[in-house]
Amino acid sequence: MDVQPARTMRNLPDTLSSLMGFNKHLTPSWIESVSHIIDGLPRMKVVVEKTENIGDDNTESENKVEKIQDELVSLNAQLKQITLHRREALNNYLDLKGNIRVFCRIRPFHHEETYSSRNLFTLDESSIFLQVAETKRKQYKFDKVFNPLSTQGDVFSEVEPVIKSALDGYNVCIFAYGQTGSGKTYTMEGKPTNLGVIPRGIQTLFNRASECSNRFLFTFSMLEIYMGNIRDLLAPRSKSNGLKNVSSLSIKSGPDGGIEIEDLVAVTVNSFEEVKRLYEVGTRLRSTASTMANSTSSRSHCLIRISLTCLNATERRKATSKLWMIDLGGSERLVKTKATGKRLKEGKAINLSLSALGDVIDALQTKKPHVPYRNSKLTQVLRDSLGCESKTVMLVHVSPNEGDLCETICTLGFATRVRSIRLESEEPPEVKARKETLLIDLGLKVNDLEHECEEIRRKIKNLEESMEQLTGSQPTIDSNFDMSHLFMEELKTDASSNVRSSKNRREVSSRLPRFMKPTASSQHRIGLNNCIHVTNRKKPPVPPRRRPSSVYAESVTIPGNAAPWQSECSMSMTSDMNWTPSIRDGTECSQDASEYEIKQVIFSEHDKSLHDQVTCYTDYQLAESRDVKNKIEEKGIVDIENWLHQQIIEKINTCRSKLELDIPIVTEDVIYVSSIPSPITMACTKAGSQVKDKGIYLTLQPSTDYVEDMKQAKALNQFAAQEFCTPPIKEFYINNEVKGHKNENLVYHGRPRKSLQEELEDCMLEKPDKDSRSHRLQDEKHKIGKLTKFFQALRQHGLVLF
Ligand SMILES: Nc1ncnc2c1ncn2[C@@H]1O[C@H](COP(=O)(O)OP(=O)(O)OP(=O)(O)O)[C@@H](O)[C@H]1O
Repeated sequence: MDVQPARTMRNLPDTLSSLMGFNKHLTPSWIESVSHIIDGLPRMKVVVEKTENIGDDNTESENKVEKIQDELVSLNAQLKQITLHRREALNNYLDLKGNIRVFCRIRPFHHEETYSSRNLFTLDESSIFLQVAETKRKQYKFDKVFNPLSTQGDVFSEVEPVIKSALDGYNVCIFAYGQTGSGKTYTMEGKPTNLGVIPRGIQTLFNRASECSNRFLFTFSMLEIYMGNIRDLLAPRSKSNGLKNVSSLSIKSGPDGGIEIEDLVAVTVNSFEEVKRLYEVGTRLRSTASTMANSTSSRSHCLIRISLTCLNATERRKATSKLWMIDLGGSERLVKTKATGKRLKEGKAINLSLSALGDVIDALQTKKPHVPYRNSKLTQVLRDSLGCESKTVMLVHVSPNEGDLCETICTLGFATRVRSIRLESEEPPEVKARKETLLIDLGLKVNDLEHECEEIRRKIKNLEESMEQLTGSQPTIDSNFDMSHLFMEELKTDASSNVRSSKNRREVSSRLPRFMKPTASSQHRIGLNNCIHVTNRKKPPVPPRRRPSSVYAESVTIPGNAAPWQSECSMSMTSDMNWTPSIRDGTECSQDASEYEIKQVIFSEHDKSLHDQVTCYTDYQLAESRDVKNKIEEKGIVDIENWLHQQIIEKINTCRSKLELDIPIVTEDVIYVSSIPSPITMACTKAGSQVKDKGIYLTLQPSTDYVEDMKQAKALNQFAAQEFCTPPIKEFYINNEVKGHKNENLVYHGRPRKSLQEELEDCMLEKPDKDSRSHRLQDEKHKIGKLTKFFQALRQHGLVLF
């Protein structure tokens, strides 16, 4: 082979032919056309630069690089040290404030309620008075009271330090407690313009995680406890396995003493947007109903769990911590609500579990030897997150209305119970004053340390930028993105295999034909993954768990309007994200969401740029991906893309009758064409008597219309944009592996698993930084490697036959 790695490339055709030594196969016109294709590809520019006189520059820049590297090492060490101090200070601060903190929020009056009937008064930031009779007022003390004018920001600022401690390895529980209609969902979820604790908390987690030097793996789960049953709100469900057949998940103890919920879906998330999409789906599936007290009353406890696994922090308390954010079902006096039948049973179940929760917190507060976790599913689930090593915030909600006086008394009674031991009135004034001073000092210290950390991070960033300019070898935003995708690919592949190995999932597991799996371009188009140019040496992930379906989401026939599910499902939600009024007096559970809804949620954000969201990983972090793999294997985590895919497949199965899809059948002799609309009128023709021979030539003939389109379209770019089109391949060489891998060959009918465009993009030559002369020789080698790959891609796609 005529390869000279160190030689400067003059032009692509020469290089191609000399590289591969296939001159005899490559006619000049062919090479030229390939050159045009490559020129047309984005970012693909072969920059030929002279390589003279670079020795001096090299030495100078090498010295600078060394200096920067030294500084970076020292700054990173400092950052680590200060982070430790900050964590310690924050923990002391929270300890002093109490590991179980109880806040009270009074909601504003509704328009139908009259201010004159108010019975709650706030005196200071920590106590409220309840007018129980004309001349009798009762005082209740809290860690903090939020009056009706308090904002969502005010509430969050008190909760935020606790959420931050989840990043330090503490398990955290944040509850919203209160009677029906008192504002629990408002506090936890908020409104689109006025976000609540859950979205703010998640945003904080992602922001903090991106700022700190530790790498985190976040997973999101959402479940509800309805009448004592645990239901996964993210498990794909169809109407066929509807409401009645939903099995309750079981709880078991993990090897490390932690609590595991068997088969609970945990989806890896990388951004707030991803969590939002999952949350929207989960909220739609929650059990809600219209009650006398609230037209969209939550009939269950809704639990959101974020698991945070730290990949590289040895100084962290625990590798994995959990943040629970829980919108409890409304406590209600069943006499007042006049509930009967199912409503009565639901009310009883909610009240019983709330009472069990009160018992547990009381036992923890009073340090009783026995904590009655086993008395309800709620407390069993939270067993490892409610205790001395964890942080708990109870947000108690009350209504200011006189008509709700009895409920308010009950709620305040519960609140008093859960914070019984720490009533400030029981503390001597001097102890109280000392504590106050200490708290202020610790608060200031935490702030200072956080600022210091920020400053060091800023310095590190600047140095890294300088380094990048000097060496040109640091990943750019794009290449970072590529790497993160690689990283995610690994996760996905592992998650898939992990899921496949799981007991429950094995039952329904079956490999999908390749053409049913999301292609890189479909992922790109629907916004699941817009980095099709990524080097993808691995096979695409196999969507786990679901039985084969005949089509991938994009080709599903979706009902033209939402009427069927609206009338059929009467979904009533407290979520403002997708609010539909309840039209039936039934408790609506997860299983009614139609394929329309799911589709809407999943594809609602076509144009959002994942570039903004995906965490950038450095080489070092990539090296850690093995750790991640292990973590994922351990925990049975599902990647978001796989999860979405499961949802889609499941929903497709529910509307199968609407689909008329033929799966192309591959036989030894002939391939029949399906009725899926395709630019190909005839996929292949039998190649006469050669059929049974080892080599079979199959001719693909594009339709006339298609050929016309193709003339106008920009050659290969056209293919990237189409889901079910066939690449402009005139001939395929199919060997006798047809028999063994039928599904592999099916992909030739539609969009192949990887188009030529993608393969070529994998081999793209990146434009080197103008300043990076020192790396030119290395670049040359790199380019040659890329070109070799490019050639292999052509061969794989049948463009060269040898
Ligand atoms: N602090 C507040 N500011 C403005 N509006 C509020 C506030 N708190 C509650 N609301 C409004 O009161 C109504 C009932 O609140 P929400 O649905 O949050 O109650 P809930 O306690 O979650 O009820 P349920 O237990 O039945 O689900 C909603 O319309 C909500 O917008």
